[in-house]
Amino acid sequence: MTPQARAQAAIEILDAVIAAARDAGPAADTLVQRYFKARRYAGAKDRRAVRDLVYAAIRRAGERPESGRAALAGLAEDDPAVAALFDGAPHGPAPLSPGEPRAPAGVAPKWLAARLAATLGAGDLAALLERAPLDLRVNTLKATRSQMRAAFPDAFDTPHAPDGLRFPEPFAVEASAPFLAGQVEVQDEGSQLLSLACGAAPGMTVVDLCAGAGGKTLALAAMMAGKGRIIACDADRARLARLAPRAERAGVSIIETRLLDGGREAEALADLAGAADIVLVDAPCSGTGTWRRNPEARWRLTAERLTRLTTLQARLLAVAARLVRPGGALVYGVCSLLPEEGPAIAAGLDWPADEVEIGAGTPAPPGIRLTPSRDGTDGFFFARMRRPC
Ligand SMILES: C[S@@+](CC[C@H](N)C(=O)[O-])C[C@H]1O[C@@H](n2cnc3c(N)ncnc32)[C@H](O)[C@@H]1O
Repeated sequence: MTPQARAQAAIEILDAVIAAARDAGPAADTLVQRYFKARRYAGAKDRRAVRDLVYAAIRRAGERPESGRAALAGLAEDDPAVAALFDGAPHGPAPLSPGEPRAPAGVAPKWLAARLAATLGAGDLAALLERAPLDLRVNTLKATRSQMRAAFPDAFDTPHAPDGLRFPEPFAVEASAPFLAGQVEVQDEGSQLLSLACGAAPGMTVVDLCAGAGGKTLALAAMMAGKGRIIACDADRARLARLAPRAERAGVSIIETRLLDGGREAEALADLAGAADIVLVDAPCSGTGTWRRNPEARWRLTAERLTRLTTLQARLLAVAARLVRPGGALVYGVCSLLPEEGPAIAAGLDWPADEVEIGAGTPAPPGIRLTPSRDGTDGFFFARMRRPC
């Protein structure tokens, strides 16, 4: 592909990303993959160059642009090399005209930036859009961190999580022998720290209420040395189905899965009332803390969607509280830095908060906050609250 044809491809993918953000469609990564699946002629270098253009244009535009061409034209304002691609060459974009729309630069939609600014400084906000490193969690049921450091010579230890390895550049870790042998999992250091904050130990009964495909469930199982009981729940059948093969690869046999019906969670969990040593609520959220990986997520969020999410979060917290035994703990977490999804929801539970010793984070009572700028992780809020005896 010529550089101009790559620019045109980026515009077409950006059009799809913008439509998907508006209509709750697939993630940008999926759309990039789909585009190239239908265009086998594009080589690895073309794919990388187009992908880089797409993500640079997404990162730069705080508000959802009106078109892919406007998004790339915005990028052209900052980058003369991109501007030069609008030269009318065959298969490339038509030249830019003076009056045509160019997406303005920004970190987030105005309404959202204003809410984030309540707790974050300008530097913290900008860091939400930096490129994230690739983090792995060593599965201590199968390997040690020093063994895995030897297996991956480019890796270095994550600064805070004791079982984490970090790579400055992404690579195809899923094809590596340690991954296939279940010795490592891909997991951001912030997620590792949230799992650690649960304080799970061998022999415990743990409910992971929003387990998804089980990233944190597997971390909890490793902390429990494969002994005890984990009930991994989710309302999304497809996500939950991805847990079993991962658990098998990781050598974990203490996980039961339970598919929940949204709105009827308490009934499906009635047998566990007051029985859990720990309940983790890794709640569905706006994902403002994960913009480093999904920068287009900031084009998806609306004030109405945020209200729906906070209502669901408060409801799931109440469902979870009923499962905790006296003296047990409820850990509430979100990968969001919006106060209304974090501290405001957790404070709705009138239980004392534990001090969580993880060597990272900033106090955000009743819990702590992790930020990309200060902690080098995705953005998270989490709190561990103890049910009075
Ligand atoms: C932040 S994600 C969980 C990520 C997961 N814990 C991990 O570590 O990979 C939130 C999850 O909540 C699930 N969810 C949404 N509504 C739910 C409900 N009513 N009950 C339980 N889970 C729900 C979503 O399907 C999603 O998988």
